[in-house]
Amino acid sequence: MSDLRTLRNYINGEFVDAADGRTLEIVDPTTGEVYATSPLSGAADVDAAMASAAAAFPIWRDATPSTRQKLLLKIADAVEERADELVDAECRNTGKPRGLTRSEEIGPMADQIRFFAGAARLLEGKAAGEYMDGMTSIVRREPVGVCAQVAPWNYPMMMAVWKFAPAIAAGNTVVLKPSDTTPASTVLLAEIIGGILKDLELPAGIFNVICGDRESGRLMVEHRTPAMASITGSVRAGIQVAESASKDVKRVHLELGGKAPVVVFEDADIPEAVEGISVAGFFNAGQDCTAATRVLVHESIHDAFVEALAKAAAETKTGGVDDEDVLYGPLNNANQLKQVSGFIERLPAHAKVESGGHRVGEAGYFYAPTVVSGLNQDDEIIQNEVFGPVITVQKFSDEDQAVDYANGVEFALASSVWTKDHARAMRMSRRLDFGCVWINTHIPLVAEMPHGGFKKSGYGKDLSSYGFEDYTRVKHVMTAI
Ligand SMILES: NCCCC=O
Repeated sequence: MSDLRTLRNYINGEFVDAADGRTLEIVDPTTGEVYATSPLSGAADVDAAMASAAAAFPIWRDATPSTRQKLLLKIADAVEERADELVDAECRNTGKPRGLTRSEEIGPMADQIRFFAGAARLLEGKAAGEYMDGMTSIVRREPVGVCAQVAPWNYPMMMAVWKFAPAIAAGNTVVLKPSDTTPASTVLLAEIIGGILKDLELPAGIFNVICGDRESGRLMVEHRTPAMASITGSVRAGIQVAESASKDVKRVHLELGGKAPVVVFEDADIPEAVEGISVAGFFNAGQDCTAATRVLVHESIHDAFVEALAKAAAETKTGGVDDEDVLYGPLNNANQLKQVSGFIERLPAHAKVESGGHRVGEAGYFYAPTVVSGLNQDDEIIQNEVFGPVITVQKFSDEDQAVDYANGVEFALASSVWTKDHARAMRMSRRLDFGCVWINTHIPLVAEMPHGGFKKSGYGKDLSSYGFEDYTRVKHVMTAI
């Protein structure tokens, strides 16, 4: 008898297999071995989940902000209470270090849910008033409807929170699909949220989870029911979602790839910059759309900087979930290992691997912390997202060239500037064409501030009141007086 775990869809308060019984094998990235199966959802499963969310919508839409807040606050408390189980599921999903998963994800997740619980009671609009003689105008802010949401594999449970918390806070109902490689923690979140919905006697269909692959996601986005599709994923996936959603003009919310430039000026605190950049570049094996992946260093400090960064990389440890002092675990899947290795194998002759540049071990998908220098702006590894523990270094001669190199990619999610010159930092934050500019730091996020990009990094914001408003629609009501 097989001892594989069986994960199930969560539809209308019930755990169910795919209607046609199809399954996907779920692999532990630390070993490369299958440890669970999940449903491979098809049209019948998507129909059932959408029907559940649609039935719950009128009730949830009409619930008071206070009720929405109460639900979210209970979910946040439960995330903390059941942190051990969530961390176990997430580590099995991803192979991340257990301690860092708990410290860097559980606390922020609970905080982000509580932020949206508060936001539920603070919807904003223009003042009601007489903007035309004899007429009073008011603005209603309403939920959009059923939301089809697709989460990525790099932070499966935290990205699920970024999706469902603002949607539910605004009065929408949700059908959420985790990535095909990382469904375990989202299925556990469904159990947790389902239990709370039951306790509060709220409709089970407020929150539904569908497991499956790219095709399952396409069926969700193309389904006639959802009014909005939101996805965190690759540019390719985002374009596909936008194309599918365009057929019936659904609202789209896209958080796609990144290629964050990290501009280090000659007056920066170099040891601090090296430490901050190596952590922000290698954390989560660089599988982070904001990772500090593309360092631009002033030519006067370039060589010393590269040497120090290569030393920091050599001292950075990758390893298993419970290994000591490990910053990051494996790449998420075999395909990602192939992708990252491919970038290094195809490096041009003028590039130099200063540290790493190879797989670690034979089992699982571990990759060494890697630093590559000597690159040109049009090299493949500078222009494309690696999504692995690889930091590239280029040199620049002045501020204009730093801006040209930084902005000279198709992505525009996050960036950072390292300098002690306040005026320069302010100038750079104006000129950098990215959704976030950090100054003398890289990677921290807070619930109150928006996260989201420009250009091919997508549109719409996660977190913050901007993210919350993305899950609402504005209606003008005018009455003759
Ligand atoms: N650091 C969180 C970034 C979310 C997307 O990868």
